[in-house]
Amino acid sequence: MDTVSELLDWFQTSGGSLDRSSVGFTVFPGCGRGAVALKDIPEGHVLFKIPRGLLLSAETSSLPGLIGLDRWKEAKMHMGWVGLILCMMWETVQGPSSKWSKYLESLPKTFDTPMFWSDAELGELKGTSVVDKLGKADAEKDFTEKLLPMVQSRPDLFLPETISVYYTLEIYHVMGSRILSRSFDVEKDEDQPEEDAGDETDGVAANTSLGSAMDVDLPQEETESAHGDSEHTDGDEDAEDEEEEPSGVSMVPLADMLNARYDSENAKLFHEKDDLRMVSTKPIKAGEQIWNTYGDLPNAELLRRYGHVDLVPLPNGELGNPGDVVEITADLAVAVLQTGDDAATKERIDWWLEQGGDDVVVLESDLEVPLALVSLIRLLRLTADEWEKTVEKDKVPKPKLDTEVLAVVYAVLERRLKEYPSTFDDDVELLRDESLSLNRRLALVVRIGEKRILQSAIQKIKGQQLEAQKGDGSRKRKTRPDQEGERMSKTQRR
Ligand SMILES: C[S@@+](CC[C@H](N)C(=O)[O-])C[C@H]1O[C@@H](n2cnc3c(N)ncnc32)[C@H](O)[C@@H]1O
Repeated sequence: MDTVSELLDWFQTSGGSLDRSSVGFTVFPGCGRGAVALKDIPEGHVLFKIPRGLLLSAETSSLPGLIGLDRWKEAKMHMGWVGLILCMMWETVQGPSSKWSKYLESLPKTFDTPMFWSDAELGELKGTSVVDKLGKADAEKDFTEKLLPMVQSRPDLFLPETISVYYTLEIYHVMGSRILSRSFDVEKDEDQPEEDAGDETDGVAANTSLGSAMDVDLPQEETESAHGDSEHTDGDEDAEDEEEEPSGVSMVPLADMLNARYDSENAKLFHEKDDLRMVSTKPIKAGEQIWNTYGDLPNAELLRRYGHVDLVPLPNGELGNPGDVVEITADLAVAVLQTGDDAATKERIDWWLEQGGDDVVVLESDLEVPLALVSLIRLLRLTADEWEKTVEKDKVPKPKLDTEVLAVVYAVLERRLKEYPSTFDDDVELLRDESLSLNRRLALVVRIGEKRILQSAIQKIKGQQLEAQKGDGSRKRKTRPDQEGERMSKTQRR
């Protein structure tokens, strides 16, 4: 029997229910395993149900209870993914006596994600946000400072001879990647008393989650409110948020067998009291793939979390991901404006962050200048008097885009484009090389997508500037971005 058949048998004998007449599992070229409609499926059809007890999380595994919940929390195993990683390692060691042994055997053991790329391959992602977000060092800190001491402190639970085989840094990264690419943020059933939450883990407070791959919605009639806070996050939450976050990151057998593609979702996972249900959200024709959603993420995020990119037809006929974005750091605006007064600039940036501003703004494929970038530029260009008044009013400048600010935006985008070591045309040319390794190809697709947005936005602004010049632009005083420093430093010296 192959792994998938064994998994399905395990799933059904463990209380899961699957409509085998409607749903099959097969390998899709380029996507790995996925679900397929075996006959026409109407919208709203329950494809499979997963009892909450089959979810693998730090609430359902018996490990936290065996360690002792106070010790578990004291060691901060309830924060982030480290606790779930340890549970997954420990359940693996239990072999067939673990409830999840068939499930764990079915999970991938290797990944194409950048976490496992060489330095040279990571160099191909220079300019994108992928490398900064890998969080390898933080993850390894958790391994050394939390996981290993816990394992070494309980030889009764973690037999010393198993440590160098099952509790290694390498396996830690594999488990982390399984969580990153396959887990769901599962809300606890509100009606469920805390003591019923897990077998031996009674009373574990809702687990904290650093985010996960996919969201689960409330039943359809409640989805509107659920969407508001169904944010995909991972690794970026600060400690306080983590402690308060009520949802639990969980591995959800079978639900994690569905692939995703931009704007293709036709099934989604919903919370019910006793189980989670994968339900079709559109009619699905026999033979079609059943797609879940990973949130229609940009290719940089798809690559970082899942190891693949989306290429669908764009409005201009090229292939790309319409969800691509370009991240622009506030530092770039500071660099372009050359304020010359570091202390004053720092004060403004600190204030901006205190006001809830971000240190990164996002340019999307609609090419609209990000309002936050406009406000930030205006803030950095204020004279000392204007700055004082702004602080008094306690309001960041309105995002009014005039020709002077537009010129700064233009310069910021040009500078952002230079952060990639190669040009758009170089990359497009390189992509034609059929001998490229998969990782280089994936990196190229990410770079090209981001550069396409930047170039188009620059072109659009050029057009707007020409229009403005034709109109009343010539009547206005023009400030070149490189004169901005002069403007600010002049106004600072009183
Ligand atoms: C939630 S799992 C889906 C099941 C997975 N295909 C398997 O074989 O077990 C997510 C992984 O599936 C693959 N995947 C999902 N959607 C894809 C797509 N559109 N193109 C390529 N790979 C995809 C990626 O490897 C991703 O990390």
